[in-house]
Amino acid sequence: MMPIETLAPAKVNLALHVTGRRADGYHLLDSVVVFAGIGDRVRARPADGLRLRIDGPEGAALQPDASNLVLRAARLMDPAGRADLELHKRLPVASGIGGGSADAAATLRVLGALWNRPLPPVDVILKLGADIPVCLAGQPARMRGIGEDILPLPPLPENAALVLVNPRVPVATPAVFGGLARRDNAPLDPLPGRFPDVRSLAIWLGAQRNDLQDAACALCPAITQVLAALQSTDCLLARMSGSGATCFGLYETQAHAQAAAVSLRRSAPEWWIQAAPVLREQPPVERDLNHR
Ligand SMILES: C[C@@](CO)(OP(=O)(O)O)[C@H](O)COP(=O)(O)OP(=O)(O)OC[C@H]1O[C@@H](n2ccc(N)nc2=O)[C@H](O)[C@@H]1O
Ligand SMILES: Nc1ncnc2c1ncn2[C@@H]1O[C@H](COP(=O)(O)OP(=O)(O)O)[C@@H](O)[C@H]1O
Repeated sequence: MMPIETLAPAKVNLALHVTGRRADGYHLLDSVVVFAGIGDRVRARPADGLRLRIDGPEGAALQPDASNLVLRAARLMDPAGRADLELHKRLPVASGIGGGSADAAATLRVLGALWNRPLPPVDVILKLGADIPVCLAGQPARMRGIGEDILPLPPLPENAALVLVNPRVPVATPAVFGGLARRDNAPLDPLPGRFPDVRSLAIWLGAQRNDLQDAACALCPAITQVLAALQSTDCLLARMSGSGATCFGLYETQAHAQAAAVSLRRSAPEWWIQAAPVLREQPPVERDLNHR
């Protein structure tokens, strides 16, 4: 049987407000989340046991053991389920673009297709990671609660493109939340009915924030350098995603983003730098016709 696979795209928090904290310590968020046209790939095929193989340029940072979110997602779906799973890892680990959450969501989607099973309920999925419900939705969304409340966004402009830059310093999400000076910030401003172009999106986003950015910069000063480097390009907005350290620049077209990525690579060859469009739809689950 042909393998089933899908893209596990990078998640980008274009804005991320921390609006409160629950009794269990988890923070209440109000975030604009989009997905970029770059990510890991998760592939599944039938087997007589459950196995995971990892390759790809960022694969060396991970072990294919029970701690891996791919195997945790598979076991969550069916503790006795059988499949050969492959993870092609391109997204840096622990970098604020939700690679592990994207992999878990992609695993649930491909195994749902392979095993012909419905997805587990959101309260169960949330236990794997607060970012997994939005990654399962896979389309531009407003995310609230600790990550369980997902609403569609007004239509985004067609051309919006990003450059993602990671200084190759992993940042631990709990440490960033722990370093917050305030946890009771205002929610996002009201959203307009539509964003007619990328500039209008950038203007609206410019009035929002990432409330984790200062705490992350204090833990990882390289983030400040990444933001300055992005700001020196012709981006409309530069900001950190999630708990960092990856930052994004927002550009009017993919051509602008690609040109900026080329010049950033020249000045900082040691950073992870990728230009990618903002995806407007969830990547499909595919039968891999070319795979042998
Ligand atoms: C901050 C965000 C924003 O999208 O992105 P990343 O930086 O991870 O990409 C997410 O909320 C991260 O989601 P995720 O990475 O799935 O987090 P989890 O594994 O559930 O939680 C890791 C730790 O982060 C803290 N945490 C996470 C989510 C949340 N709403 N409040 C929290 O306080 C908790 O300390 C928790 O133990
Ligand atoms: N398949 C996976 N990909 C990435 N990280 C994983 C995976 N499985 C487990 N992890 C663990 O999850 C943690 C968060 O990883 P990741 O989702 O990449 O970061 P972030 O949430 O900051 O974007 C890391 O510490 C990593 O060890």
